[in-house]
Amino acid sequence: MRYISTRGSAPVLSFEEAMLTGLARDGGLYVPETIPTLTADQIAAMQGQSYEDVAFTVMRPFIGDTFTDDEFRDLIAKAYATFGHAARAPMVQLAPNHFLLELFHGPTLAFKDFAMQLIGQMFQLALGRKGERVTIVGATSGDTGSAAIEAFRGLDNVDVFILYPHGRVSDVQRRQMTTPTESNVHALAVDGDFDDCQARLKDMFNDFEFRDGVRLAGVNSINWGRVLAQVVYYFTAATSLGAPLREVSFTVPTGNFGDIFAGYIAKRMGLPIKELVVATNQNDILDRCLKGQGYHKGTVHASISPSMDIQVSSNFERALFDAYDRDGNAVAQLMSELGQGGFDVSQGAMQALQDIYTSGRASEAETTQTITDALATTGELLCPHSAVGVKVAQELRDEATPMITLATAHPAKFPDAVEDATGIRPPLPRRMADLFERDERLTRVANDLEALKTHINGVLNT
Ligand SMILES: Cc1ncc(COP(=O)(O)O)c(C=O)c1O
Ligand SMILES: N[C@@H](CCOP(=O)(O)O)C(=O)O
Repeated sequence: MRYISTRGSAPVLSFEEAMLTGLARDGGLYVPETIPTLTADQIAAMQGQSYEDVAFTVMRPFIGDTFTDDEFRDLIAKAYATFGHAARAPMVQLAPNHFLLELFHGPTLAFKDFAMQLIGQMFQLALGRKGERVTIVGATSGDTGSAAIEAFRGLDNVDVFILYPHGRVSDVQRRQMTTPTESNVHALAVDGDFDDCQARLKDMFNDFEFRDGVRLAGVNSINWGRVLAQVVYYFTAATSLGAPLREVSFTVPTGNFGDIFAGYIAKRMGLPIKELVVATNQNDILDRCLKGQGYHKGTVHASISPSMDIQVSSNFERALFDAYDRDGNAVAQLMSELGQGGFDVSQGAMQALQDIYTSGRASEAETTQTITDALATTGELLCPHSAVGVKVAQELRDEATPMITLATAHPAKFPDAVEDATGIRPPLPRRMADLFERDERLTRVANDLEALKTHINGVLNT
């Protein structure tokens, strides 16, 4: 399996190289050259299998010879042993034919753990046997950062720097990043929003002297391994409801487009998915674009679902690459226009996107009301991101097709929004009950490439 860049002019890489490289050297994102498919029999056989067995079947065709089968099974087993639910991704029913896929039973209580725990294992094995050390820099609106710090804390061959927007993540998210004591992890509070953090991260990748000097690696969904690990739960969820004999639909609370893109990959692999619904909060650039209004940046407004306060949705580039028939030059042109404020999507590409994705948005008031109503009608406490998904799914689903809405975070990560909606302040699980008593360690850094590089180099050289 070979990996190519969405901008068409970076070296073609193996899975291991793409995983350790992060952003392609032409500024694009790596994608598999071809998407492997599974037969209906292979998919049917997943019914009743463990999450780990399904994970092996789904991901194996993508990893080439990076790991042997035994190694890969072992990495998967270790990755999900940290989860607090035997099913790893259990489902509950919200209404007739409407299900909630709970993706928050990992160590940091968000769906990011599914990929990050596995990436941590894969990096450790790959780097250990090469005898190499890397510097991971990540950008986060709250959940990727905490999941990355949890997955890499204390590991010998990595230093981790996480850029988060100062004052724009929940207290729980911030403390998950700032309270670990291991000296290889560093939380950097950037004076800007998530888009600024992600832009500075990409600037670092595009600064080859810095990139090569620190041996930069990425664990955002820039990294194909992140997207790949998220494909698995689409299979476990759909097969538990009767796939491949029965079609299902998914609604995905969306920001950086990694999770919904994983759903698209599942569909391309042969999973019968009828609708893939992109659910956005009030920062609805993706909803507007998918409704044919072009992709034009405005102002990001802080919301009660802060992890989705994103305008420059990184993985949308991967969706555009396929919509433009894998024309890297066309994608490079669009991304250059995005740098100037935005772009319009050609008619053919728009049709291709609309054939795959539908979309909706939830306002702040609708999100709060959905949390209130879900508790009253189902007893389920939703985090605000999951509530955005449930609200949009309720509006757009057809009642004949099972709809699976992804619950992307635990309500206890966003206790203020949940308490406002329900009067209930969800407690943290016992293992992190003392989170608010731990000391915090963070550095405030300007939204400036040179300041960030100087800080990172300074830490690495002490
Ligand atoms: C809780 C939560 N829900 C939804 C999202 C959006 O996911 P994606 O960025 O993959 O679209 C995020 C951030 O990634 C998140 O942290
Ligand atoms: N919502 C994310 C934003 C980064 O997304 P990623 O999937 O590219 O890592 C977060 O919580 O940080």
